[in-house]
Amino acid sequence: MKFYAIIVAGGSGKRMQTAIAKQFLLLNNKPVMMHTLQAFYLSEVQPEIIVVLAKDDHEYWKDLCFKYNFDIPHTLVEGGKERFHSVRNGLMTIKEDGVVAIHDAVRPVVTSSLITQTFRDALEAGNAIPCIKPSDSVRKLQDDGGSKIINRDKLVLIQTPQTFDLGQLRIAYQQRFSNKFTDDASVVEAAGFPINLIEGNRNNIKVTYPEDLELASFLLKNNIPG
Ligand SMILES: Nc1ccn([C@@H]2O[C@H](COP(=O)(O)OP(=O)(O)OP(=O)(O)O)[C@@H](O)[C@H]2O)c(=O)n1
Ligand SMILES: C[C@](O)(CO)[C@H](O)COP(=O)(O)O
Repeated sequence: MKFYAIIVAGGSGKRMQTAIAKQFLLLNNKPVMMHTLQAFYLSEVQPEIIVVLAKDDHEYWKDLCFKYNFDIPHTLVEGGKERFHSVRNGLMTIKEDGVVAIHDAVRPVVTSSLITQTFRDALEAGNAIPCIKPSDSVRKLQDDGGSKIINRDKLVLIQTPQTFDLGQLRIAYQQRFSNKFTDDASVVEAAGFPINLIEGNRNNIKVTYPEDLELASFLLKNNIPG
């Protein structure tokens, strides 16, 4: 059985509002996405790693790898307009059957044990999608400007790595892009496959806003698993 990881890093990080895209920002002395690749490289599964990056960033990333002596083997693939297109570009480079994890480059605190668990569960059930329960109350905004409470017991927050049997993911990614596709599970679900939720990790944060970088730094420095 072959194992792959597609690390998507083709975004520009608008919400972070930094001159350099967030996947390249320094996190405890090395770029964010180097932590992410390292977690996959060190995982029990040791997947073949495919990194998706905007074409204009390829040379910059190669320079960073040289500067930080970063030698984890990976294949570089060109990013797309939306995350969906970046994943699809990565997927198109895989020719064999097997299992593939799709992971946001900007979730650098992910643990090797969560990675391994998603592969194990996807092997059994076709896919494995990590999630956590919300700890805040949740309200839905109404068209009239008001809001209504939602039963949070019926909600989960979805993370990556989202891991799939390659046959299933290939069928799903033949669909045309829809704005409803916010992650890979939504693409696979739209293709008619059932989604297998598994327990994620509260510290597996997505670096989205400036304060997230500080939290990721604290978690990594103190060896708190994500
Ligand atoms: N066209 C895109 C857009 C996003 N991503 C990747 O998908 C992950 C999750 O996306 P997000 O956090 O939204 O990143 P950005 O799109 O960069 O951020 P923003 O929405 O704030 O611009 C990131 O690792 C990002 O690099 C990608 O590979 N290709
Ligand atoms: C894929 C994802 O990280 C799952 O939670 C999330 O949907 C990405 O959303 P974004 O708006 O592209 O950051």
